[in-house]
Parts: sequence; C-alpha cells; structure tokens
Amino acid sequence: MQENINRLRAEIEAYDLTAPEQLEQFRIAFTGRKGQLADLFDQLKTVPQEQRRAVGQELNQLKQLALEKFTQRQQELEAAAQNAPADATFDYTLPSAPNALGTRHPLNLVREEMVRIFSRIGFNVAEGPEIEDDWHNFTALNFPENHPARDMQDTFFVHREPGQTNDWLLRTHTSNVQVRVMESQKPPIRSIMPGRVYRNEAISARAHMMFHQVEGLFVDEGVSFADLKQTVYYFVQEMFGQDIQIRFRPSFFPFTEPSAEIDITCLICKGKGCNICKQTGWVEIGGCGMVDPNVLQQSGIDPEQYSGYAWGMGIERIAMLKYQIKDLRLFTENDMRFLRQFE
Ligand SMILES: Cc1ccc(OCc2nc(C(=O)N[C@H]3CCS(=O)(=O)C3)cs2)cc1
Repeated sequence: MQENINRLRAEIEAYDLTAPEQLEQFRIAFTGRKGQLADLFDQLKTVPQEQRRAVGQELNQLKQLALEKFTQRQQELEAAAQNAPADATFDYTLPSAPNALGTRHPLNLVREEMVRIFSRIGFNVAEGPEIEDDWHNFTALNFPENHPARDMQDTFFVHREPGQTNDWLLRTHTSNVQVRVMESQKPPIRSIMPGRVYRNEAISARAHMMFHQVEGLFVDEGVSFADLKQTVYYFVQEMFGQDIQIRFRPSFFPFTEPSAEIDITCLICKGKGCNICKQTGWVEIGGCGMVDPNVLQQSGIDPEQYSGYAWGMGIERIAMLKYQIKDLRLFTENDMRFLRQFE
C-alpha cells in the first residue's frame, strides 16, 4: 500500500495541467468516483488494524493535494478566459455546425406555382372555411337535395340534425369559397381558391380522406368559353411546358353548363401513347365549365348582365404528373428520402 501511495503522490505532483482539457482528465484519473484515490481508499480495509489510521491520514493528505492542484489550475483557467480578449479563446474561422435547410413539400411547391401563374394574369387568392354549411357546399352550387355527393358515403358531416338540411360538414371542394366571394363582391371577380378538401371515401381503396384543390372563378360581363380555354391553356403551358397541348371533353357538373374535363398530352410519351396514359396519349388534370346561371343567381349575381367560368384541379394530381410521383401515400408518409428530392 505504501508503495502505491508514494507512486500516486509522484504522479499527481508531476501531472501536466497546461492544456485545459487535461484538467478534466486529471479529475477522472485521480479524484473522480472511479479514480486511483478511490481505489486506494477501497483497499484501506486490507491494511492491518494498527496501521489503518496512519495510512488513512496519508490518503486524505494525498486527496487534499490532488484537490488543491485541480482547484488552483481551474481558477487560473477561469481568470485567463475572463481577462483574455474574446477572440483569443474562440476561433471564429471554425465552420459552424451544419444546419439542415429542410425542403418545401411538393404540394406546397405546386400550390405556390399555381398561385404565381394565376397572379400574373390578375387573379387574387381567396380563402374560406373548411367546416362549411350545406348551403355554401351544396345547395348554392345547384346540387339537388338527393344528389349522391350529399350522402354520408362521400361527405363528412360534423353535425347532423335528423331530417334537417342545415348540416355542418367538412367541405368536399373549395367551391364554397367561390360562393362566398360571389355573395360578398360585385364583378369583375378574378379569384383562385386553394385549400384542403375532405371526402369520406370509406369504400375506396384510397384510404385518403383529405386532399388539396385549387379552383378558379372569373365573372365579368361578356365572359365566354373561349376565355376559359385560353386561361386553362396558359396555365398548362406555364405549369407543364410550352410543348404540352390540351383538349376539353364534354362532361357534367351541377354548377357549370357547359362542363368539360381538361386533358393534357401525356408528359411521358408526349401524346404517342404509353402505359402511364393507358395508350391514349392524354391525361386528365381537372374539370371546368361556364358557371351555371342559376348558381350566379343564387349568389346574387345577375346572369342577364354577367357570365363566368370556373375550373377545379387536385393539387396531388398536378404534383404527381409534374414530378412523376406514382403513389399518393408518399405525400403524407414524411419519408425524408422522398421529401429531400424537392428544392
Ligand atoms: C360557384 C362555383 C361555380 C363553379 C365551380 O366550378 C368548379 C369546378 N370544378 C370542377 C372539377 O372538375 N373539379 C374537380 C377536379 C378534380 S377535383 O379536385 O377532384 C375537383 C369543374 S368546375 C365552383 C364554384
């Protein structure tokens, strides 16, 4: 034991504390819970009873020596740090810790691009409630009382009085905002309505209940289907490229007459036909039409004086075409390998 005490004293006295990081190493080596001094104190019980007092005192003196050396050096370093000019202790040329900048979600990129494209031709952005009443989501849009879209199968009702029609629901499209804009503004109206919409598709393979839409509305005097076609054509060329063509397929929606589905030439095969476009050369991107005069009327706009067009597109659909994304679930799974690919 005496030999160990003498060796340890010599080690403590000779220990070099010049560099700041050696102070912590000294503490761990000698005075820490698992240090060499603790080991010697543990061995004290093996010393013969008559010598134990003297050896214990010597160990305590050694511990005191180590603590004084540690404390003195610690105070010297603290004083030096306080007195030295700031730049002496910190190397400002060191690179900072890397900050991951993150990326914007593809659905936001598409929504922002659509807003930019339509802002350039005079459209503003209108917002409205996601929890909506029956009037603004259905009746004002010419949906008859027994229309299947009103079923619980397609719509999430938030509050449903038996037999009542003034139900509260989660809007199934952003068309409610168009109704609210027409109720609150006089033409000319040039607005687009991006936002979340909800569909109760419990029976479909897609487990998705919420997706994103942008709709557009233009109401003024003398608006024609030709205006609608040109606006959609401009949007498609800005969003998908100047070489992309469009076509309108006759369709039906309660709120527009005439109505049409909007197709663009397949972005993969440029119209030749491939498995993406099912050999047709065309892919659908949304729908449009002239606002039904009854819808204008019900929102307080005189259909004898004004006419308008409207369109609707799903943001997920546009994003999947633009970025060739094959699975809808990628938008909501937060897989960084997917999300990091976008700027
Ligand atoms: C007052 C008012 C009058 C007319 C309106 O017409 C909005 C329109 N929407 C469509 C359409 O096909 N929409 C779908 C495209 C894919 S989607 O996201 O599932 C919704 C055609 S015309 C809206 C409001």
